[in-house]
Amino acid sequence: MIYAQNLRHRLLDIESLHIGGGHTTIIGHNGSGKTTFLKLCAGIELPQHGTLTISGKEPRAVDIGWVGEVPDNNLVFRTVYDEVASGLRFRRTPVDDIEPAVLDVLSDMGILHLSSRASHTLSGGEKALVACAAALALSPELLILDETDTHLDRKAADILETMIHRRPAPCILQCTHDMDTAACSDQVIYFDGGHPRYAGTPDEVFFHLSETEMYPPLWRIAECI
Ligand SMILES: Nc1ncnc2c1ncn2[C@@H]1O[C@H](COP(=O)(O)OP(=O)(O)OP(=O)(O)O)[C@@H](O)[C@H]1O
Repeated sequence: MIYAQNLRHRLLDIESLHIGGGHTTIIGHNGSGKTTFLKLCAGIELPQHGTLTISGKEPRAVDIGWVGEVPDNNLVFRTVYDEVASGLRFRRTPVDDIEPAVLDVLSDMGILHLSSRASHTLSGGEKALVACAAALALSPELLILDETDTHLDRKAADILETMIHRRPAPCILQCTHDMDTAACSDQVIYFDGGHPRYAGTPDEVFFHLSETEMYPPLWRIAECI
């Protein structure tokens, strides 16, 4: 689905990388190029060299949902309801279908009680959940979550994880520092200094990282049982 070839952009140097559908999580130390890669996938930035296509198309020609790591930057509209409804309105969704769709996704995310709240009054984690709800309401072809879980407690992170699996965009690309979240995805890619050093199932990638701090705490506990 996502195919990068001879891609160079700032520190990124990717000879060839293929990411299939499903849920892919990018991990790596601070400054390893995770967000830079996601921005190229989202078409927010254009590569200095090489190509990156999504289902054979330029990223800007693809229906993409993006949720960034700074909660305040994700919300534009005055209320939570309007934030989630706005994308549906822009898409000219029939008026009668908008309210049920908005309430449905807010309910699934466990934030229906925030529906009429002014966006600026929300906590960081609540803003992150609202931004995810707004993106999921549009059923994008590619959903990109850039360290969205940074502000979420375990319960909210689990709700987001459940939603990702229940309302599957054909492709979900996420970067995180939470190794337990990474362990739940279909594919993990470990970035190191701008290179995708290891890619594969969580089993395959964590095997290489088992002696490092990138190894999920959940798996260490499982090994001790
Ligand atoms: N606009 C920019 N101009 C110059 N350098 C940049 C720019 N944006 C990012 N960088 C640099 O590129 C490198 C990779 O940044 P990036 O944000 O992709 O890392 P990251 O893996 O997402 O890190 P983190 O886990 O800290 O969020 C960093 O060294 C960063 O300082």
